[in-house]
Amino acid sequence: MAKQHIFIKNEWIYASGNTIAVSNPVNGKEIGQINETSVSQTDSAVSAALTAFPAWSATPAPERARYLYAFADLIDANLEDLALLLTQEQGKPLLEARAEVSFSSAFLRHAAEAARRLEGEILPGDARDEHIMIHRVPYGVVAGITAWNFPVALFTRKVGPALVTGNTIVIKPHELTPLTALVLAELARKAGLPAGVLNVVTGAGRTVGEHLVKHPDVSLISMTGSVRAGREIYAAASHDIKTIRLELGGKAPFIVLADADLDKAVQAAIQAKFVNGGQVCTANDRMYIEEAIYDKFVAKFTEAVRNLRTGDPLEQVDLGPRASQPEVSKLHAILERACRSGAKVLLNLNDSSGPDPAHTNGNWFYPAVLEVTSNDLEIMQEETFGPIAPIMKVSSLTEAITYANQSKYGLSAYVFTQNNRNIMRCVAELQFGEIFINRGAGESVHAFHAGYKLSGIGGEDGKHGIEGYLRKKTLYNNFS
Ligand SMILES: NC(=O)C1=CN([C@@H]2O[C@H](COP(=O)(O)OP(=O)(O)OC[C@H]3O[C@@H](n4cnc5c(N)ncnc54)[C@H](O)[C@@H]3O)[C@@H](O)[C@H]2O)C=CC1
Ligand SMILES: O=C(O)[C@@H](O)[C@@H]1OC[C@H](O)[C@H]1O
Repeated sequence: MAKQHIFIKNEWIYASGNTIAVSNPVNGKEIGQINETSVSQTDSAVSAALTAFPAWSATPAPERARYLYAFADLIDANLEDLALLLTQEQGKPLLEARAEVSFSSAFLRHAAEAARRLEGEILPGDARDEHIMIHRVPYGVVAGITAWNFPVALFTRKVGPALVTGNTIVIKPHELTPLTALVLAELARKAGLPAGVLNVVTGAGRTVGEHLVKHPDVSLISMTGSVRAGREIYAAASHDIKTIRLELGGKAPFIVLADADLDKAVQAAIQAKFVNGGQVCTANDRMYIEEAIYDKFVAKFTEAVRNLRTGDPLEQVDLGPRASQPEVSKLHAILERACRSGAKVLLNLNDSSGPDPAHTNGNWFYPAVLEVTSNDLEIMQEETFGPIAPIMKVSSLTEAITYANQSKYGLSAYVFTQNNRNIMRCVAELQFGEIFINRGAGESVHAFHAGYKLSGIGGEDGKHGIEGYLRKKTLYNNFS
């Protein structure tokens, strides 16, 4: 697998567009290069997927599954190398990178297990001697577009369901974190996937990504990323009325009530805020703490944040660097605006920590804890996607739910309480697609990850995620 190549029809092709350097977020050092895929090369990738589609969709599902099991086995066999490369291109702690790689093969195995459950329906006709059959059939060519925060997991989260249902796919990884996607393509080739079933192109979203979305032979688009990109993709796909699935941003409320297990709530709040350095769409992005336990929670949480270690992700740290320098600038601006609009700084490790001399060129931003008194502040409304933790006091669950729902996002929410009535009220009243009760972040592959409002459309994971890669074909069979 040579540098600056893309993967089309199981072959490595030199991409002819501009070169994009891939840098290690720890120190800014170049670790690789990709080239932008040209328009004609993107067309070739889609053409390869289209050509492979008839044979692949006619392959019995259990046979398609066998390729996915083999792919998953190769990912597991190469876990350490993949995790190391993931840490080098994205910056997450190696321990988290290993977990992501393991999770990525779990996505493939879950999809493979669905091979025997791609069911249709037979209905009695209204006319004599007539049956109605509802078939579930693949779309054809899928465009998979992924974000930089979980480049390995998001790759297989889309490839698994797309392929087991008989679709073929062209994947475009984020231009910041493309290298792991290219390694995954090589592992898929070694797993024996037929040529053209999986193709990988590289380049930026508004060039390569947009051309892929608009390509007339792409029938389904599955993208994970920002609301900004999601809107652009939605618009680009509208011309041909394409089917799209968008996993976008979030602004998860983290509600802790007076009857909660306080230590468990603090531990989960830390985990859900700082895993992947806060660069998670389901991150705890605003905390609402009932007044009776507010001071205790704030003291425990702030002390725990003070003890977090930020540094070289190859060492025993809790946070690595930001994925890019623009993310660092964005977070400093968010913090400054929050303070100017009245947020009180309870802790800001950016004041006391300076980058380790060995990391002076890295993308460093350190955890900060804020106390806010208004739910209207930008820090309580806009996605942070970083280690800034705003906390607000609430008088009741009712007030917490009101504040939580005052959001243009609706992906994940967290609630800590030991009262069943409170839990059932949250299920009924919280306007979020995914609610975590008395636990931290982290989805299960067989559940369903879907956002309301600006957080997306369609959803992923579980049987409903598999269903998203199938459409129905209704047959009226009159045999009178
Ligand atoms: N809901 C979820 O599961 C997730 C949501 N996100 C959200 O994504 C954001 C950060 O991730 P980024 O990767 O920086 O987002 P991004 O939106 O910049 O990029 C996401 C992907 O879309 C592509 N893209 C961008 N503009 C495009 C266009 N006009 N046409 C076609 N493709 C385009 C990019 O090249 C990339 O591959 C955050 O807001 C985060 O919350 C990130 C991960 C998961
Ligand atoms: O996309 C996200 O940020 C989350 O859904 C994240 O992606 C893969 C991880 O396993 C999820 O927690």
